[in-house]
Amino acid sequence: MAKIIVTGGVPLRGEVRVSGAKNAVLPILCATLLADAPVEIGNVPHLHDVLTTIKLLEGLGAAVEHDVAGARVVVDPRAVHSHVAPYELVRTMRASVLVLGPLLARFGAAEVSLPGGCAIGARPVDLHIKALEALGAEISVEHGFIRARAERLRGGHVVFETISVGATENVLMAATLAEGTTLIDNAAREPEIVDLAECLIAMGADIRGAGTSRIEVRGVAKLRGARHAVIADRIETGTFLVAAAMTGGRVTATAARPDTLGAVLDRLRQAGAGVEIAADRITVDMEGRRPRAVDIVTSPHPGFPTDMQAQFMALDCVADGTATIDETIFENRFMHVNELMRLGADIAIDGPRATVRGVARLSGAPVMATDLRASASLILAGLMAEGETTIDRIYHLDRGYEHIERKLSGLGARIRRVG
Ligand SMILES: CC(=O)N[C@H]1[C@@H](OP(=O)(O)OP(=O)(O)OC[C@H]2O[C@@H](n3ccc(=O)[nH]c3=O)[C@H](O)[C@@H]2O)O[C@H](CO)[C@@H](O)[C@@H]1O
Ligand SMILES: C=C(OP(=O)(O)O)C(=O)O
Repeated sequence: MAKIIVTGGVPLRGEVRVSGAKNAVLPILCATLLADAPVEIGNVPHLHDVLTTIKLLEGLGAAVEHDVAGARVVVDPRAVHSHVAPYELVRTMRASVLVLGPLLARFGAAEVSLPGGCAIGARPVDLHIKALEALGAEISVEHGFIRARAERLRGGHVVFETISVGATENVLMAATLAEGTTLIDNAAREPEIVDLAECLIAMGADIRGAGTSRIEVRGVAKLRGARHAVIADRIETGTFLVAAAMTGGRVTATAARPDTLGAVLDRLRQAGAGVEIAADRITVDMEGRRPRAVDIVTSPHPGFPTDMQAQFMALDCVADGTATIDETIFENRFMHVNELMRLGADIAIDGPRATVRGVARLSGAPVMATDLRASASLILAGLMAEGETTIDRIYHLDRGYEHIERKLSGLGARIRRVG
């Protein structure tokens, strides 16, 4: 099985180009099902999750052209004839549940396998179901499938009791073709929601308020083909910037979206990094210095993203001082802790809080990746560890980072993939 081997001790320097966002491209690919003509998506990252989504769309009957070198995907949904998202695909990628809203709105029926639990928490889909029911869908869950039906969805008032990115996306997509107006309250405000809304608007949807906690959608009779370029990946960006800060280097992320990274950049400044922002570039400068410990509390956007928690924990492992990290979004997102401790980190967990005492040195060891961002945190720790760190089960990494070892090598890291 493939592994990544990192030899620590090199401060990262240089420029790295950010790819399109995984968490934007996946819902956008699902949204193409709503159109009555081909939709062209640009700035598509080459990720395992993208390939899985393409397989899912093809399984439904869509014709998909994937130009990997051009980072472009064209989906023609006109031949869609199946409404079933099978377990084999859904179990490898939770975001598959995002075909539920589009299939229901466009074809009046959807059968989507329940995604099931995964490493970071139980991740139920009750909010997705309740929201679609508020638009008139009849939904049952049996034999491991969500079965949804609706003659035509009608606009409704959805009030989320908890903020959910995926449920907001599912109901937003469904509402575009519903009869009448839908109000979504306590909507997620993530930049990926805004990007999805922009793509839907280009397809002819009538949406206001995406990026705020109230979204208003006026249903239209049909959506047309369109072109849309995916927003820059803020989590990938943040991961490289943390790598710069941890290693005492200086890195510029290009093709980035600084406006989506407020909370992350604030914490990097608190850690002692110089942060310079230009239109689509962010430079983090920690030249020759050790980061200071920074406390983290994850929360929905614009708060500190849970998808950056593991990376900041890696930074805190080698920082000067003691930090607390509170994970408020997922109940089991500390899977990286035991692995970081194998590298010599000093971390104590008490429920949703981890207390990290910075140590002067980490030492390389074999470690195992447990989920996507946990894998990233192990690479970051490996960049600071003495000797070699070998990371196993890197298929998690390939779900969400495009050529991470190539990009880090470009910044001077000693990192390679074997097997
Ligand atoms: C593909 C994608 O975009 N993934 C992101 C998305 O995941 P995802 O959309 O799955 O995350 P949600 O925002 O839905 O989850 C937030 C919390 O709500 C809970 N919940 C969610 C839905 C539901 O029906 N019932 C329920 O209880 C979840 O278990 C979790 O505790 O947002 C997360 C939170 O920013 C990120 O970490 C993921 O990277
Ligand atoms: C948890 C993540 O993704 P997913 O929702 O696809 O599992 C992530 O991107 O960190």
